[in-house]
Parts: sequence; structure tokens; C-alpha cells
Amino acid sequence: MQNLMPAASASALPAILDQIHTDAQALFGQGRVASYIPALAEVPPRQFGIAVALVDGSTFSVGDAHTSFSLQSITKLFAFVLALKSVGDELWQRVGREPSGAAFNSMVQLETEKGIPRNPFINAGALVITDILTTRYAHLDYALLGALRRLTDDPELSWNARIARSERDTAHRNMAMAYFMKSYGNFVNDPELVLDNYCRQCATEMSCAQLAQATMFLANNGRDLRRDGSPDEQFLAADDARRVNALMLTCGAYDAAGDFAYRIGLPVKTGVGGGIVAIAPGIGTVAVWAPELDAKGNSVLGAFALEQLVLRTGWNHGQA
Ligand SMILES: NC(=O)CC[C@H](N)C(=O)O
Repeated sequence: MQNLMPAASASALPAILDQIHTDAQALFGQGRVASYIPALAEVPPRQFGIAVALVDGSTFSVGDAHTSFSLQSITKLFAFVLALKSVGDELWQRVGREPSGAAFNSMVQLETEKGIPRNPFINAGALVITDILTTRYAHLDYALLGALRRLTDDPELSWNARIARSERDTAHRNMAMAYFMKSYGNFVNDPELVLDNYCRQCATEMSCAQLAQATMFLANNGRDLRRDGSPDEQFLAADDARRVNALMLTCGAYDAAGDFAYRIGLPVKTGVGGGIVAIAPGIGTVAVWAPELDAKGNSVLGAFALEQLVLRTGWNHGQA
């Protein structure tokens, strides 16, 4: 895969990232750390990191890019990719691929749409994906962790048991959605078991640097760049990588997907831990993290940083 970004622009990246990091500090205090999962409320708010990985293998980072954070809904991306790899197009019988225009944890559409969630990136859709994976894998958390450990080259990568427990103890709305979908016949396994898997999945932790690396296959026609000397791996079919990017662009930021597309114009996936990962196909990946969220549950500094980055690099239209 050819790197579309000229060397001169790549060499300008460190200064661009430093400037964005400095400018973003003014936004601290504008958002709020997620508190509906009690353990997340304890995360110190004034943290901010950016990591960029280019398809030529070069990496750049600034700020708290090597601090692990709770991926939360960003894991919906990896769970969806695993489902696409393991069950394929069959999954579209149980979940749609249209933007919901509603909050990530909304359940209003489920009744009129007969228990079929709009897309795999809202909570209801992610629960169906976890249900599909729970049927497919006897030890789902290890199947998912195994994939993530390979993509990050970090055998220690794991979920935070305290955050998983904290979410599980307060997961009343997600549980309600799972039972509601079961009443429509769109849930196979015991909702309690699926929720255990879902909460562990959401509590997976990694840093911006690791997240940029783990999503490289989406910028690189489905190919993961191996850093251990082994040949690059076709982690996902190239056509599927393109489809995942389309879904991220239209559904990756819940009811702010239109605003993100307008401001940033790249496929993204956000999470209430304050992380956002963006894909610039053919160029590279960008992971940002700052825990303070806007009213729709997306990182304030993270969105600002991505917007500034595309303004300064032109990556949203495939050029520097
Ligand atoms: N938007 C998010 O990151 C939500 C994830 C969270 N675990 C939930 O289910 O509510």
C-alpha cells in the first residue's frame, strides 16, 4: 500500500501535534467525565493524548498517548470486526446498518423496529453482536482479547475488572434492552451472561499509541502491519475494511455522527472513556484521548484535536 502522505508532510507532523496539544488545553473544563458508570467518574479529567500511526510504519505521539484508558464503546468496533470475520453477512439479519440519530443507549427505536437495532455501534446493536459472539466462542473475552493482543503486540493487554464490575452492577438499561430484544426473538443467549461478556469487553484498556496500532488494518486495506519481522497479516478482507470504515463514518459517533462527518470527515469510533479513533484510509490512524465528554458522550478535546488535524493535513480528502 502506497503512503499518500508526502515525506515533507510526515516530517511536519510532530510540530502539528504539539500545536494541537497546546491549543486544546484551553478546552479543559468544558466537558464532564462520564459518571453513569461509577468507576469511570474517578478518572482524573485533565489528561490528553494523541497518537498517529502511518501505513509506512512510522508513529508519532504527544501528551498522555501512552497512558491506558477505558475503551468502552470503541470495543464495539473490534467486536463487530470479529463478528464479521467469524459469521460474515449473516449478522445483518439481526442488526441494521443505518445511523440511529439517537443517543448511544437509546431504546426507543427497538419497539417500532421489532427488536432489530439500527447498527452495531449503538448499545443495542453491540449487545446483539456480543450475543452472536457468545454463541460463536465458548470463551468470548479471550477470543476478543486474543485478537487485541495480537493487533497491539501486547500479551498483557486486558480489561479492568473493577470497571467491568462497576458497569455490570449498574447496567440496568442495557439489561432492559437485552431482555426487550429477547422478547422479539433477537437474542439467543441468557442476557445475564451476554451482559457479563459485554461489560468485560467495554472495560478493555489500552493507550492511544496501542489503539492507533490496533486499528491500522482499517487504514491499510485490511492488512495489519506486523512489527515482529513476520509478514503483514490480512486481518480483514479489504472489502470488509472498506465497509467497516463506511459504518464508522455514518454511525461511529451515535447521534453526533453527522456533526463528526461535517467537522472531521473521517471514519471514527468514540467511547465514553474519552477515546476516539479515526481512520484515514491509505494514510494512517489517529487515536485521541481526553476523558471530559460533551453532552452526547464524545470527548471534547478529542473531537477538537481530530478537527484540527484534518484541517492541517487534508487527510479527510486523502491528501496532505
Ligand atoms: N458510549 C459508550 O462508550 C458506552 C459504553 C458503555 N459500556 C455502555 O454500555 O453504556
